[in-house]
Amino acid sequence: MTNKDTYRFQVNLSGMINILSNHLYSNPRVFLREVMQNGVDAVTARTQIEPDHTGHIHIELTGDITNRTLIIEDNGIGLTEEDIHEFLAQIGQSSKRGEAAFTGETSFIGRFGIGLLSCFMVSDEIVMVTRSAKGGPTLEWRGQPDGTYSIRKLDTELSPGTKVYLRCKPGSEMYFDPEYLAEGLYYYGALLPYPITLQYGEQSKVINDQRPVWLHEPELARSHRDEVLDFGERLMGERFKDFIPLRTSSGRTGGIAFVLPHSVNLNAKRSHQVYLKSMLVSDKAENILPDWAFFVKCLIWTDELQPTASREHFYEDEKLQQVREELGDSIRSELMRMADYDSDRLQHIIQLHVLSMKALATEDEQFYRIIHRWLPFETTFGRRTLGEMLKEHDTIYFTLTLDEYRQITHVAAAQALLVVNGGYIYDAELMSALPLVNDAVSTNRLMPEDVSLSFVDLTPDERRAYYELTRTADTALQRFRCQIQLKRFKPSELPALFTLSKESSELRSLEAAKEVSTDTLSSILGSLGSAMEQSAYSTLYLNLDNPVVSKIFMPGNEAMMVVAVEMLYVNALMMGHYPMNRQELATLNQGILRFIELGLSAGGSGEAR
Ligand SMILES: Nc1ncnc2c1ncn2[C@@H]1O[C@H](COP(=O)(O)OP(=O)(O)OP(=O)(O)O)[C@@H](O)[C@H]1O
Repeated sequence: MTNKDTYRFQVNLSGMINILSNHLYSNPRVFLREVMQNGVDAVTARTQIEPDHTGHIHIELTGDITNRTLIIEDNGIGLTEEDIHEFLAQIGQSSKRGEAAFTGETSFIGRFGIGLLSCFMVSDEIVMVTRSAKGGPTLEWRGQPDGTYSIRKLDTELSPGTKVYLRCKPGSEMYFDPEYLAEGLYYYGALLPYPITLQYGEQSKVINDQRPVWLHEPELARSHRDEVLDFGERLMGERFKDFIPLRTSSGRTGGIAFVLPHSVNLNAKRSHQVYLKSMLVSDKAENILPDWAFFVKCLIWTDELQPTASREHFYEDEKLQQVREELGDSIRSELMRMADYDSDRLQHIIQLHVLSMKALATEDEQFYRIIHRWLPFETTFGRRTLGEMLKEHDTIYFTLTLDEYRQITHVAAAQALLVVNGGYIYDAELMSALPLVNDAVSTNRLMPEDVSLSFVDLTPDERRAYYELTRTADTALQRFRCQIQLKRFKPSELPALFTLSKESSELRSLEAAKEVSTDTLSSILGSLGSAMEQSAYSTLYLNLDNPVVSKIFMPGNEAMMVVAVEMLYVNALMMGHYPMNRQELATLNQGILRFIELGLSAGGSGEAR
């Protein structure tokens, strides 16, 4: 070795094939996509120099189950010996990139110069017999997975084009099964522009026999409803009932958004089937539609997006962003069109996919304005659409959280107060924004304290009569930092209502943390908590209209009253789904035992009598 020697990297081809098959491609079946794509690209290249050329791709399966060979033949541009050395023998080299490099526009599907290697996943040798449309002899190229290849001139003079021979390697038999093959070819090539025929024995069939008119004019899909739904079922394996045509302003991306016939989870990942230059490149494209559009599954064809090397995703670039927005616009405008011309259909979609619709309404005021009357919400009167609510109310109250809603739901319902539960995702946001899209309505956030204000106060006489008892009850609940208010309210079946201030809610969480933390942490939490204690009060409203409460507050029941009020307090906590601390749990246990004991002794004395 001298001071400076230059060496060439060696590529370990079998290592590369392993990487491709195990890490780049999701399934060895993609070799079908790669060979079909090479055939289509070769035909495209030939039509660039011979515009009248009629391309086709013929695929033949030969041999019996133990010895199958697949032959993929195209009448495309073919390869000269020079092309072979340059493009076939150099991994990463492609005749299809031209000046455009990896990310530019090209009329070809391929660009990376690695696709052919995927054939080694199913075959131990790739044999290519080719003759260039530019002239020259027929050549046979044999490539091996160890990185060696040979070329030989053949005496026969074939017409220009290429035949690729793949002999099934042990373990790959399923990929050479005639039915599996037909399915795979259809899966990737259903929309390809040149006829693809598959021949097996005597049987020969055209794989992409349907070229629906609406593929290039998605708007026409509306007048071919059944055909579109059949097509969707065949390609996506699911029967849909409705769809929305898609198209970007450039006209270079279009498709069909099939409306899912069932509700979907907000977090469900929705993947779409995307065809790049008519070849299926991905059935898992997730980033091609806006987030709110999780109620559709799409077939999308494009010739303007850049695939990644696995060809199963697209580069997240400005173009993709624009396409995503415009596809979203297609869906949005179709829904808005339905509001005018097909409102039953829109209402059906809203009922099934209310979360998607609400997500979009939070993003788009105009959309919200048009569809708001059909959006349903949970209210103290049951599930109601905004349209139904607006008929009777010009002010709509809503809570911000589920907890607040739980606290007031009984009382609000009993007082015929319509309150929307804003605890579900998007609902509080939509309620706040409602007056912006409908100026005939105002919305107000309701706090549990606001509802309690509509309680009826005791008369001055009653207040005097109950003063001492209320004070005793209040003192009993001091240790829980809860104050008592004796009121009358509806419904009379409701003995107590518990409201929690923001501070006392925070203090409860702090205390819950303190109970399960280490000494040091617990003392820090303790000092934090003591700072809040002053303001952290909850209130237990007791309903004097309730027969049990009025009995508790009868003179002579003082001893039982404290236990009963404590029990009403812990019961109110349970009703509001608040976690209880140790002290409250102990109170609950003691209270239950006390009542059992009382019941037993009352029963016992009954028997004795
Ligand atoms: N059927 C064919 N007819 C003519 N040329 C072919 C054919 N198949 C492959 N080639 C040549 O071999 C080159 C390498 O093919 P390969 O499939 O590996 O990559 P690619 O198609 O260029 O890019 P990608 O990796 O994106 O598919 C091609 O660029 C093309 O020049």
